Amino acid sequence: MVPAISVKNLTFYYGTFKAIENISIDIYEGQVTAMIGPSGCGKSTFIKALNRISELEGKVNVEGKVEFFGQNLYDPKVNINNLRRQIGMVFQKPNPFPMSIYDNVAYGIRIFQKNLKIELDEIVESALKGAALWDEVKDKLNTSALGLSGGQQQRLCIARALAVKPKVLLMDEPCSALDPIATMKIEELIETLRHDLTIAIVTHNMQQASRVSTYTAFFSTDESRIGRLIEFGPTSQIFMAATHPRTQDYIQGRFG
Ligand SMILES: Nc1ncnc2c1ncn2[C@@H]1O[C@H](COP(=O)(O)OP(=O)(O)OP(=O)(O)O)[C@@H](O)[C@H]1O
Repeated sequence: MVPAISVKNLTFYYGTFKAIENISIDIYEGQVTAMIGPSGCGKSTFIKALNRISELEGKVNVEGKVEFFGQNLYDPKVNINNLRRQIGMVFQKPNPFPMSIYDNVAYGIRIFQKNLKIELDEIVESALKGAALWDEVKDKLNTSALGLSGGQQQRLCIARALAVKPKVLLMDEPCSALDPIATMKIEELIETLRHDLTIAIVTHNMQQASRVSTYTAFFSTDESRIGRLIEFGPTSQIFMAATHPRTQDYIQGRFG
């Protein structure tokens, strides 16, 4: 299997605080990889290091390597905007821009690809279809995105990410602000998207991880508060036959 993202000995600091240490993992192309573990073990930190979005939060330091199809993401020559186009992200709380549904989806395309007037409509439609939202919004594309329900807003954010044709989609607890039905729709969407994309998803919900992912990484921390990767493998193995006792305890609800 080909790694879309290969992480080697990643250690990540916020200022001088070491949040995660020595993480090595391959995010395989065309797979859904779930990141699970107790609160504060560094799941979000890890996923945000994969498209360098954490740098927007302040001074961070990174040791080790993150390779995207062999290219070192932390090479000073990397074009960060181009990188974030290829490695898109959706967050815990849907964050549509205060503009129309259409303009939200077209936003990235207008930045990255100029002179696309004719094709823009097609790309917006295709992205909204890809995010399973088209039927619900096709008659109100020019109304504010803020008028959509939470679940619709989250699918709009997925459409916005899809519109610029990313190779990887990072999802940081994408359902934590959604009700069960909206959650189910996102899970169904992940199942569809995985045929075209590589997905890495942070989730607190064990059942969600077991339903949507093909690989699972279990992170944990100890009194040092430094997050570490405890175990990684096919989801069925992690859930049915984890080798590390801490993984077994967490999966079986004995801590965290
Ligand atoms: N911007 C930041 N500045 C400083 N410290 C941070 C920042 N973001 C996270 N941390 C710290 O890094 C550690 C890991 O946090 P992170 O949010 O990655 O964990 P998590 O496993 O995603 O937690 P949760 O499941 O609660 O969302 C925590 O100790 C947290 O306080």
